[in-house]
Amino acid sequence: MTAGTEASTALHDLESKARAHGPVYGADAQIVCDNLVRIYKTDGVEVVALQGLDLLVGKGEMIGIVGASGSGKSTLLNILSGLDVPTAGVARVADADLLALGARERLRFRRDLVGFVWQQTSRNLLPYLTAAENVELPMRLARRRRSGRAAELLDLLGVADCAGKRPGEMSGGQQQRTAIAVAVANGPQVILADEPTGELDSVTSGEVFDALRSANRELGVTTVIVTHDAMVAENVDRTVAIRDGRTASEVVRRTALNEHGEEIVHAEEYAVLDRAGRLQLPRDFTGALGMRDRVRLALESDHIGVWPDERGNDA
Ligand SMILES: Nc1ncnc2c1ncn2[C@@H]1O[C@H](COP(=O)(O)OP(=O)(O)OP(=O)(O)O)[C@@H](O)[C@H]1O
Repeated sequence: MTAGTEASTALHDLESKARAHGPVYGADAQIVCDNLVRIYKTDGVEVVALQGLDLLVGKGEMIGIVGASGSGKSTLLNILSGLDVPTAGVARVADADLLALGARERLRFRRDLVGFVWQQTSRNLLPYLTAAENVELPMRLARRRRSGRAAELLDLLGVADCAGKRPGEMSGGQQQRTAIAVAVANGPQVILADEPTGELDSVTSGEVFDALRSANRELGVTTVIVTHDAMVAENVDRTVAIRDGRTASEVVRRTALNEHGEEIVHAEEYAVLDRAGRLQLPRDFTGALGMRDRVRLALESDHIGVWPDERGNDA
């Protein structure tokens, strides 16, 4: 056997072993971030904005991403939208590998597969076009104009009466709902919204969240909303909290019917266990029990016990 065939046999064995470990991480997910790292270098100083972030978003899911200022939310959204490239890890959106896209594929990804809604209404809509013309524009650019689609989308998002108005003649909420219609005009698989209610009062914010929900349910588009707005938790299936460039916890909402047939909502908080087995405990939990530096663990039949390290803390 030559050195070349030996090497290829070894590679073949490794590949078979890897396959035997089961399906690829997030094989069915619409958005996959696996150990995502983004390091910015400015004037010789490195800032680690994302430090091994893991996130899976299922097809058709609607999630909120929350976190303190500087936690890495915008960095993540810029990567998912194809504007920025991560330093390391895996980022896949609608089957596009965002670390490997060439310039032309990146353009196609941004035009066909993802839609965007930004906080600043001026970034979403052209001021000299009417709402209907704004919605038609991405379809024209992609040579995919369908008569009646702009009106249908504006109707779905509750702004049919704005079709002939320019952004300056609409309220902030109407502009954002029109922006959602623009974002879904070319039938993307994913919508990414960055602080879409940042400039709106709470009633208007509710209307914009409802419009995002309509697009998500009626068009089946996977929706990710990055926000500071605490109201987001009531409007999405799952809220993911980012802390220090990593996913830290999740709140999952489930609706069920009670004995009177009324809808009741359960919200449960989960900590994210990453693939290396790391877990970030909520600060208010560790603070309440005075846990720091290290904790004592014990494996029970159905849970893991975590106790303050009494001796360590007394020392
Ligand atoms: N272009 C850049 N160059 C250098 N550092 C950056 C750059 N962009 C972001 N950072 C740094 O990366 C970290 C994460 O920033 P990011 O903007 O993603 O946070 P964020 O959660 O979106 O914050 P905010 O809610 O204030 O928008 C911060 O420490 C920030 O200073």
